This record gives sequence, C-alpha cells and structure tokens, in this order.
Amino acid sequence: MSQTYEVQSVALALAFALRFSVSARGEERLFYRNAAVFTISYAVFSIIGYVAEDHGFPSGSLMDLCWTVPFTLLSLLAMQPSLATYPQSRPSQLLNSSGLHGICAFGLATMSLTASGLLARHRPLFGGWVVFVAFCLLAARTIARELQLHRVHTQLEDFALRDPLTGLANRTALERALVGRDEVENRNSDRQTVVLFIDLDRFKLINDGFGHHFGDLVLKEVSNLLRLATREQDLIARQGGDEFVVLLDRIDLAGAQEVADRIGTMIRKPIQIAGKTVHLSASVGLASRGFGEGGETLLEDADCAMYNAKSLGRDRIELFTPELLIKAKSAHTLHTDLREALADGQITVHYQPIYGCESAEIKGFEALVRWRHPKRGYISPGDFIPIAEETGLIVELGQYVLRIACAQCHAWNVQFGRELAISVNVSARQFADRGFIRTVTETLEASGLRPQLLKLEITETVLLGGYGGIGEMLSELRSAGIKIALDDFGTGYSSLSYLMNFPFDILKIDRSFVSHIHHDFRRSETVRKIVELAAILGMRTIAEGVETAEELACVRDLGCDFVQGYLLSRPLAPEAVSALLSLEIKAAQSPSSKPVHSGHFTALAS
Ligand SMILES: Nc1nc2c(ncn2[C@@H]2O[C@H](COP(=O)(O)O[C@H]3[C@@H](O)[C@H](n4cnc5c(=O)[nH]c(N)nc54)O[C@@H]3COP(=O)(O)O)[C@@H](O)[C@H]2O)c(=O)[nH]1
Repeated sequence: MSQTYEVQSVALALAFALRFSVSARGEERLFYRNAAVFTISYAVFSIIGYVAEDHGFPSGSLMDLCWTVPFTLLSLLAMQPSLATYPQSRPSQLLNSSGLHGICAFGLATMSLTASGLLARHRPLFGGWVVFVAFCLLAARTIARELQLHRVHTQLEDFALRDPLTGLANRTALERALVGRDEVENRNSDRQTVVLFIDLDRFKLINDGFGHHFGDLVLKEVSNLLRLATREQDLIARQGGDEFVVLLDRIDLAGAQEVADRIGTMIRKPIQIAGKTVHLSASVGLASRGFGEGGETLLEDADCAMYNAKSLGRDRIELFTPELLIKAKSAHTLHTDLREALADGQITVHYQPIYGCESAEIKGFEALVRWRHPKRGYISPGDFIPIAEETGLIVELGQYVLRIACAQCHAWNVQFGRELAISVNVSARQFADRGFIRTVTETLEASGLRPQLLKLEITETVLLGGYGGIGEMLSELRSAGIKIALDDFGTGYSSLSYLMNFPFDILKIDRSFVSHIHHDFRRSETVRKIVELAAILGMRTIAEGVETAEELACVRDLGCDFVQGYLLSRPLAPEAVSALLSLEIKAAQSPSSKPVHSGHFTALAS
C-alpha cells in the first residue's frame, strides 16, 4: 500500500514533465514546473525513506524532517521574482499569487510543526511552546495579509468608482446605482428616484479664458455646492466635463424640483476662486419614471430634458416629458435627412435684396438657405439651422451657401455690370473650424467675386461662443478686404462693449426696433442713437425687417444707410432676382422714372 505513493508520484512527475514540454504559455509552464519539482522531491524522499530505513521509518525520526523538503522547495519557488509579473486577471488561472502564498504558509507551517514535533519528543514542554508560538505567528501573519489585501481591494474599487478631480462618484458608479434602483423601484409610488442632469452654461468660456487649472477649481467648487444642496442619501456624480448628475433617492416631484431650484440658486451666486469672481449658471434636466414612459434609461431622459433647458435659453430647469423625446428623435431624423439633402441638391439659396436708403437702388443681397424636403415640403431654416449648429453640420452647410452665393453674386455683377454685395450668415461653430478663414478666401478666389463685396453676418453668439482669437480672425478677414456685419444688433446684452472690442463695418439693426418704429418714440430714439454711434465708430447701418411704408420712411429719416424687409422684397429664388435686376435697369432707363429721393424702390409685385 505504501508503495503506491511512490508509483503515483513518479507517474505524476512524468505527466507534469510531458505537459510542461507541450505547454507554451508562461504561466502554465511555471505552474507545471512547480508541481513537478514538488512531486519529484516527494517521490525521491519516499524512495530514500523506503530503501534506507528498511521499507519504512519510525515517526519522529530525522527522516520525518525530510518530508518537509518538497514543501520547502515549493515555498521557495513561490517567492521567485518571476511571480511578481504573474498575470492575475485570468479566471481560469489555477494558482494565483494568493494561492501560492497559501502554499508557502502551509509549507512553513508543516516544517515548523515537524521540527517542533521532533523537539517535543526530546523536550516536551519547550516543544509545546514552540508549536504554540509558531502557530500564533502564522495566524497573525495570515490575518494581517488578508486585512492588507482587503484594504487594497477596497482602495482599488473606490478608485475605479470615483472621479479623481472632484471626489464624486464617476459614470460607472452612477450607472451601477441607476441599474440597482431601477430594479427595486416601485413605479406606482409617488416617491421615486429622480435624476437631475446638470450642465454648466458656457463653461468653455471659463476654460478658454482662465485656463484648465482654473476650470478644474470651478468644477471642484460646483461639486461642493452640489454636496451642500443635496441630502446624505443622494448620489452625486460627475458625468464628465462640466456635466453632473444627482440621483435623488425616494423623493416626490415637488421635493425634486425644490432641490433643483436650490442647486440653480447656489450655482448662480458669484463664486470667489483664486482671487477672481466667477458668475455661473446651469441648465438642469429632471426625470423620473413617474413622469411618464421615457427612453432607455432615466439618465437619457434627464439628458434630453437638460438639452431642452439649453435650447430654451439656458439657466433653467426643465422636466422630462415623452413629447421631448419625440422632439429629440425628430431632430435626429432631421439631422440625418439634412445630411442627405446636402448631397442630393435639395438645399438651395434664396436672396433678399438690400437697398440703399438714399439711392433706393439694390446694393446687394442677403443669402438665405432654403430646404425643400421631398416628403415634408419646405422646412424653415429657423428649424434646421439650430440642429445643424448643434451637430456641426453647419460647417459643411455654411461652406455650401458661401460657395453658391459668391458665385451667383459674381455672375449677376458680370451679367448686369453691377457691383452688388452679398451678405452671408456665419454661425459660431464655423468660426471654431480652424480652416474657416482659408475656406472663405479660397471660395472667394474661386468665385471671382471681389472680397470687398462679401459681407459676413455674425451674431453675438459668435462673440460669446468662446472660440479663442475671434477678434484676430475678424481682423484677418477684414484685412483681406471682407466686410463684417453684426446681425440682430441691440438684442444681446452687452453689444456696446463688442463695438469697442471687435472690428465691424456694418450694424444690422434688429427687426424688433424697426417694427412699429413710427409710433413708438422709444424705438425711434434708440435707432437714432444707434445710427449716431455707428457714424462715430465709422460703421454703416442696415435696418432689417421693414414691413410698412411708414417704417421705411422713419428709418430713412433717422439716417440708416441700408434697408431690407418684406415691404421691399421677400427672399427670392435666383431667377426672380435676375428679373428684378432687369426691372431695375429698365426703371432707371425709363423717362417716367421719378427721382430716387421720393422713395421709389424697384420691387417685384408680390
Ligand atoms: N448660419 C446661417 N443661418 C442662416 C442661413 N440662412 C438663414 N439663416 C438664419 O435662419 C434664420 C431664419 O431665416 P429665414 O427664415 O430665411 O428668415 C430671414 C428673412 O426671411 C427674415 N426677414 C427678412 N425680412 C423680414 C421682414 O420684413 N419681416 C419678417 N418677419 N422677417 C423678415 O429674417 C431672416 C433673416 O434674418 P437675419 O439673418 O437676422 O438678417 C435667420 O436667423 C437667418 O439668419 C445660412 O445660410 N446660414
């Protein structure tokens, strides 16, 4: 019976050696080598013992000590430096380093117990103490190691679930928490998990203006405010960038709105950071399963509501509704269709004439994009331009309009022997495109139009957009001869400072000042002052949105240089513009034509 151990050991050693020879992977080789060393040592020990001690040896003899040799060897192998790089992630791994440490401990324990067994035979009391102390040391070592492992594991897990900048939960932790709550949530209860999706408004301006380090300080401060505004049981996460998510636990709608209001108020208060005062605001989306069936996750719903808050002017709280999701899906469809429309030639450009107030002649046109959808019919630019801006498609769309408009204007100038100008709207996103200036100059060159006849119309959002070096870009365009017009002038909130800081050639006085100007003293005085200011600064003015003869008379009397509006002409297709220009030539040549000063503008019958 005792011989079967040796036979077994030899067989095992052979099996390991065989497996070792065919195995290619490092970690397997290591395992089989260790196992083989153990088996061979054990077999050698057994054979020696069997032969040397006449087919057996008494327990407690010196041979017993040799019994521990394989364990000792295995323990030493476990400590070899190559194990430091032993891969840990494979679940199929048979022996991980923790297992090998266990074997080490076991080997050492066996050795010390055998040694103390021998001692106990000769000096019983001393032997007993040695056994006890050895056992205690081993137990203490094992417990300490387990505690250390546990601590490292907890630290690693914490690290993986925390945002390193703010110390808040990160996206992974948030998703885990959301899945957990969605599973246990009772959807009929009026106290549910509510998600607040918070996005700081125009945070890019802070980063670009004061640097990323300062931006980080602001984000930390916002995290602290969120901690103050919420309860202990709520989860606050940083979703990335300037986006934060608060998971409000078991709360009703009124309570959730209260928290959202509190967050909005706290963020709105001026914050002192590194000696600077920062004014912030946030757009907040609020969603809960209780507010109707929504998208895939609560997070998407809250994100959708937050986008709605942004599109409604920022610095506000919006509740998710299923209609919003429909709107978002329709915007997505519109974006896909717009991409196809650009490729399919569904996009055209119409031109609204701009007249000189003094001469009553057409001086140029504003190029306005038009989209006739094959199924949905005419889609207003007011509907698709914001989507194109959001998705970045405006860069391609804007380039398209610029190319068509410049080429068309040049063709008219050649055909009618005129010096007509073309105004093209440019969005903030186009200015963010590094190649924008080159695109403009190359397009102009290809069209043959003189740069002085191109007017780029920008709105305050371009200046607010936070794209670095906007002033330099405008100056560069102007030094190429291109004119810059500030559109919708007067509707923003700090336009006067822009007049000082940015180079403009033209101010377009917004329709809201022109409408009913003839019987509104405040409006007429405002326009008078704008015209005076523009004259001082060497700029010219266009009154836009003129719809009645009275409005026209008024803006002319106030000294506006140019005028544009439905009274004179709606935006026209290119063929209609050609007809209008022919008509204007005929009218000028006609002996019955009255002096321009009497207000006879040439327009097509509408
Ligand atoms: N970035 C780009 N934006 C563009 C482009 N083409 C148009 N747009 C912008 O879309 C908004 C809506 O444009 P649209 O529906 O074409 O309206 C223009 C005019 O038709 C309208 N208008 C002109 N006169 C009158 C008027 O007497 N009354 C009245 N109610 N509306 C009038 O105003 C719009 C032009 O406004 P503005 O640009 O401020 O001069 C609009 O914001 C366009 O800018 C494009 O190619 N790129």
